[in-house]
Amino acid sequence: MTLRIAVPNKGSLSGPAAEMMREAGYRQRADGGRELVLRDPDNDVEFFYLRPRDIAVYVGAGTVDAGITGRDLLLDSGASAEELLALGFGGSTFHFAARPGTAEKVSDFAGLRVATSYAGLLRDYLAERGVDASVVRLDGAVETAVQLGVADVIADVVETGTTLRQAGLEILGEPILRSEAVLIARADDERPAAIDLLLRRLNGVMVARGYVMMDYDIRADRVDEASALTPGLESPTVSPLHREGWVAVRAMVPRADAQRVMDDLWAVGARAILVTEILACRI
Ligand SMILES: Nc1ncnc2c1ncn2[C@@H]1O[C@H](COP(=O)(O)OP(=O)(O)OP(=O)(O)O)[C@@H](O)[C@H]1O
Ligand SMILES: O=P(O)(O)OC[C@H]1O[C@H](OP(=O)(O)OP(=O)(O)O)[C@H](O)[C@@H]1O
Ligand SMILES: [Mg+2]
Repeated sequence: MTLRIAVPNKGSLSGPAAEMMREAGYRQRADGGRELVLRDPDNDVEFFYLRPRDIAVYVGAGTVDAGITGRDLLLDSGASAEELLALGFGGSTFHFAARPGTAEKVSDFAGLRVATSYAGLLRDYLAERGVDASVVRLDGAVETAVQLGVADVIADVVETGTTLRQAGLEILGEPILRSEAVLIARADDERPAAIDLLLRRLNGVMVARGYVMMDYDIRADRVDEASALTPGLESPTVSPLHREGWVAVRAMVPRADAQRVMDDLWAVGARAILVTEILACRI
């Protein structure tokens, strides 16, 4: 049966989600494309381009099998969908903010009005902490709610903090949630094999993006020291070299650590240290 996958049609998740699907070998709309449905017969998949806020609802209802949305939107929806994989883009932090002096912490919110476009998420958060504040649900531009007198506090996505500053607001208390784009599927279902395949493909993209391949030569008597620096995902590959007493080592290394690991390898005597891209993988 054809797998139905929902992808954000607009907003900050839309471009990176399509790019990730493309990297995982799926057909996607051309850049700037406006189709709402796209068939990928080679992979037996049908893509539905939907508002990210609606994707968890469709997945929870079982009308699509899987989707990409934000963790915050998934939690806000209350849909019976679960996060299968965090995708490493669309990161955001959800904060309370208010004019200086309004309150110091969440427990001071009793009797206050909190404006947000994530009312479900916020109600759960306040209820878990036993805070009796009223939630004002807005569609966007939430920062203006205080100035316009409909709320005392806001709860919204903060990226650079520019919008908050312009509205004369300050972050208040601890972050409510750290979010990023996630792959979701219906909760408690026996997962179809086709979703496991999608999950493996996207996981392969995550690993290819996050790791590089490192090769180097080292004297055999120092291979344990060097291997400790490059443990790989399971264990490094060690092969004999024609040159007596030397071995070649190959291991995956987190991309962000590559330069530091090369310095440390050099210091223990490794030479001919090479870093190459991983184009795709199944781990
Ligand atoms: N700077 C940001 N502003 C809003 N949402 C962001 C931001 N960065 C990441 N996100 C994430 O994007 C998702 C919201 O996407 P959505 O398309 O609804 O809003 P958007 O990207 O602000 O687009 P728009 O408001 O223009 O429709 C959430 O998961 C949110 O955490
Ligand atoms: O901290 P900053 O870098 O200023 O970014 C955060 C702002 O960006 C988003 O708004 P968006 O532009 O998506 O408008 P919206 O509220 O209408 O969704 C978000 O809702 C905040 O308002
Ligand atoms: Mg927005």
